[in-house]
Amino acid sequence: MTGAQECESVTLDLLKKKMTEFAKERDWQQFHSPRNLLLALVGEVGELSEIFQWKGEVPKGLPDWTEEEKVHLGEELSDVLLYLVQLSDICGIDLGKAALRKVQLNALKYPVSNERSQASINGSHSQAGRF
Ligand SMILES: Nc1ccn([C@H]2C[C@H](O)[C@@H](COP(=O)(O)OP(=O)(O)OP(=O)(O)O)O2)c(=O)n1
Repeated sequence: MTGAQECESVTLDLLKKKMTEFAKERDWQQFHSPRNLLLALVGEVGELSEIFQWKGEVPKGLPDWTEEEKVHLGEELSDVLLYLVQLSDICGIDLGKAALRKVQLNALKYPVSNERSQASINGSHSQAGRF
């Protein structure tokens, strides 16, 4: 399989193709049912959670984490993404399209309020009491 360093831009479609190839080469498609992929995804979310467990709140950018810890974090985030991509694929969902549509729906559901717009203009980053 092609190494990550060879890919300038990583797309969901590329990841989907890589994972299809990965499963096919090992004859693992028989195990990749929607339910199994969902359970695998949830398991990886658990592993991702373990990394943050008991650490308390951590600052953005993780300035105090070692390189090794960050590499581990990248691996667990990737496992979640790769199972999500496979789950979407096996369910016949175009994840990229679905996510873009959801972004639009989110914007409609949570319109930018006048108060928020005004806060941005004034340089304040208040969430207008939402968070
Ligand atoms: N049947 C499988 C098994 C693995 N993978 C892929 C997707 C994930 O990216 C990764 C998961 O592999 P592991 O189950 O070995 O999980 P970890 O890499 O997290 O290892 P560990 O649980 O030992 O930390 O491999 C897959 O697509 N299908």
